[in-house]
Amino acid sequence: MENRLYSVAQIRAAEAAAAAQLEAGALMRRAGQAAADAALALLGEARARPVLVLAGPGNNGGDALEMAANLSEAGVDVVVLHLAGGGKVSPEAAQALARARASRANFADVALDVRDWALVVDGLFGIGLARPLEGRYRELVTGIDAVRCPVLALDVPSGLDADSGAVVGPNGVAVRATHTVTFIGDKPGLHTAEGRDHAGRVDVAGLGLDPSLFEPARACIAAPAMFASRLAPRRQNSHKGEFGDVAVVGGAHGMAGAAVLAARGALYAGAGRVFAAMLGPALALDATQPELMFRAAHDFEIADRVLVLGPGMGGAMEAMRALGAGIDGATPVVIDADGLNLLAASLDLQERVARRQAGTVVTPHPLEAARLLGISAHEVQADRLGTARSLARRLQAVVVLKGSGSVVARPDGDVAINPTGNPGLATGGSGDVLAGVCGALLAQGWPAWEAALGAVWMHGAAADRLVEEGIGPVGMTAGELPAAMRRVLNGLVAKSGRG
Ligand SMILES: NC(=O)C1=CN([C@@H]2O[C@H](COP(=O)(O)OP(=O)(O)OC[C@H]3O[C@@H](n4cnc5c(N)ncnc54)[C@H](OP(=O)(O)O)[C@@H]3O)[C@@H](O)[C@H]2O)[C@H](O)CC1
Ligand SMILES: [K+]
Repeated sequence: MENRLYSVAQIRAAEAAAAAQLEAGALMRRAGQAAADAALALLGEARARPVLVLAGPGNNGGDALEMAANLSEAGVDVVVLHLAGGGKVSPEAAQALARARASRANFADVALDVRDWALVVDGLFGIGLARPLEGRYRELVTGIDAVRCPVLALDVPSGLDADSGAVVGPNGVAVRATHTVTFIGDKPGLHTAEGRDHAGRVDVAGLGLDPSLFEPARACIAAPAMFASRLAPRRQNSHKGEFGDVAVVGGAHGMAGAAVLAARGALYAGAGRVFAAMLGPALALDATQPELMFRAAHDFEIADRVLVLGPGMGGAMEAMRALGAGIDGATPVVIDADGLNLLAASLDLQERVARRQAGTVVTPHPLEAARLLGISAHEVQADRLGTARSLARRLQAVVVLKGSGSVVARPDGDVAINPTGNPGLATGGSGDVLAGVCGALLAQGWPAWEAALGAVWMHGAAADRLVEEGIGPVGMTAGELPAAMRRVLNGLVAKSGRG
């Protein structure tokens, strides 16, 4: 697994194993050096104004103090705000404090807004955060929102849970960094839920730990390498029958658009033929996409077709029957949107999903996942990796839990967090397009895990391209995604070719 992500427990275990082999304080000195290097890179030539270093009571504060000493030795004007707690201080943090005190860094008790900083460094709390930020800590962290300079978080933005990406506490606060340098190994909470908004750009400083000290990672950041083997260029001598049939089952009365968007997603992702089996009135034609074939769901033959069950499906008995027939079929399926709400209402259907032999991908947003598990959307967001894993295990399916940093999970517990995409995707119909793309990849023979990873990555990358072109994030529409996704897909295919 590339781009590995480690839980706090795994980081602690690796750190303890490494510390046992090294002289006291070595890891903190390395962290302080890596942090100073990151700060110097951010500062560039901007050395005229001072750097504010916030140092907390624990070892995260120790890293910050080491860094402050290094920066001042490099000639940077440093102001340290050290918030010693009342508790026990580790020997290495005490050593770091002594070193910083002996350096040219200024220790001050300043309000954040009194100076025009070149950089603010958050070394308040890292993986030892044990409760919500209150009092002085809360004030400081809220104050950071008002600074206009870059904000560099050490290890984890203070207030953020490194495992889940949730801001700790009801009405909790966390540092909004522009950059995070994270130590020993990367952490899932920096990449999902609130993590992307709070961590900014993430760089990993491994601190020289031997890879053998780590337990196997069960999570990673998704990357095209994970589905590259499926991206073979098409042979000259190919025909549409090789690329499979996708049938979107949905489009109840008044919701035809959802089915059409999913069908377009499937078409642009390369399915051989795309049908829309409509529960409501079957359209004669999509004039802008005449390649799509519309049928009435009640007399449509689903055998041999990959099914996208759910876009605009509604909740009627007829929809339930169509969903059941699709689930009991022998072809790969994607279950999305209303299909998931119907599934949530029937334990019997859930068991039938779990017994399926062919590939199954389910694509809930947090509220749909919550309904499926009988919990609240807040509980889903508080533990996105755990939720996606338990749903994957329960349904014996690949799960895509959508949202910032979509989590793709499989029944054995491995998860990947998707790094592409932006808030432009938070718009009606974008999920329908994703489901259609996923269906098309399944129809082209991709296994469920690769199809889910590929669909989510390319769908997000399409949205990122549209933002680069100025078509979003504000006002980006789902209808613009299929063509942009097609460019991403063909770009990856071209790269995967020989020579
Ligand atoms: N040990 C090493 O050599 C290295 C450590 N690294 C860095 O260390 C941190 C983890 O350090 P740790 O001391 O375990 O934890 P923190 O610094 O994140 O915070 C713990 C202290 O803060 C108190 N605490 C926790 N939550 C709160 C809160 N909400 N409000 C106030 N105080 C809080 C806690 O004390 P309590 O007993 O009161 O709970 C601790 O005093 C890691 O993130 C790295 O940055 C490096 O990896 C290098 C090697
Ligand atoms: K921090």
